[in-house]
Amino acid sequence: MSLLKLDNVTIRFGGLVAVDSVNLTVEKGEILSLIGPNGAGKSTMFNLITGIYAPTEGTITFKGERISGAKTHRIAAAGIGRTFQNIRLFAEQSVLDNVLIGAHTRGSWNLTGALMKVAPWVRKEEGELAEWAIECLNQVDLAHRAYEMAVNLPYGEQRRLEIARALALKPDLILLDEPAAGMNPQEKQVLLEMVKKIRATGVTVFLVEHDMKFVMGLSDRIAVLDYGVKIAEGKPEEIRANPQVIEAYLGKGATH
Ligand SMILES: Nc1ncnc2c1ncn2[C@@H]1O[C@H](COP(=O)(O)OP(=O)(O)OP(=O)(O)O)[C@@H](O)[C@H]1O
Repeated sequence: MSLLKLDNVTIRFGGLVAVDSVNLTVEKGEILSLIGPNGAGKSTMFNLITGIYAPTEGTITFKGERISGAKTHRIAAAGIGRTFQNIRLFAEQSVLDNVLIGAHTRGSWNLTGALMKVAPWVRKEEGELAEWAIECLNQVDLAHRAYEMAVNLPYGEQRRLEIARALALKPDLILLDEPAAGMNPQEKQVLLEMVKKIRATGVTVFLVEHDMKFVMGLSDRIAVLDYGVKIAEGKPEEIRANPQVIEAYLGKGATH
């Protein structure tokens, strides 16, 4: 069974079909990238998966259960974490608190009892939560920054902090929206290794990214969107050589 499955997923905004009858699976343990030109529908796809939008047509299932149409916090609680295209940190809070906020988002859900069966760990005491937050920071090599204010971190570290916060939810699947955007080549290389390490801990990774060197160096598989339509799917070398992908995207100034 695929970890995540999109069946014929469509969303329309008025007359615009932003995502058009997309079938796609994310398999447990893989790193899958979604690429395509600006406005192709990539972020919209993430917004559909995380419940910000409900599809106009089609269904999304996660671990065999339908999640399309469910509320965002339910989907997060089910095990899908994400980061956003634009950094969304609490700038004046400490690095550690930013991660704890992620953990608490899920923890507070526990109060309703709804999470008890999926995440018994949220019953831990505060101290244990802080320990877990430090562990998440360790995964992105930021534990030494735990007590600094988020705003004082360099850009590349802020992006990594967002990943740590998403990891605090103990997700099975993490969605990273343009994680390498704005990073210098050295920061990108560090990030690439970190994403590989995160996958090695058992977290499945689905990312949107424009940097083709990053995508080609990291992905097990790549899916390509163009005008909301999935035009290709395959291994990096297949995608790189696909004439339709070159025509729609790679030949038009994508970084590769
Ligand atoms: N809430 C909305 N209302 C109306 N149109 C929207 C909405 N959200 C997205 N769109 C439109 O859907 C299309 C897909 O946008 P989306 O942001 O998903 O593209 P993208 O592939 O992520 O682009 P980029 O690479 O620039 O981030 C665009 O034409 C966008 O204007």
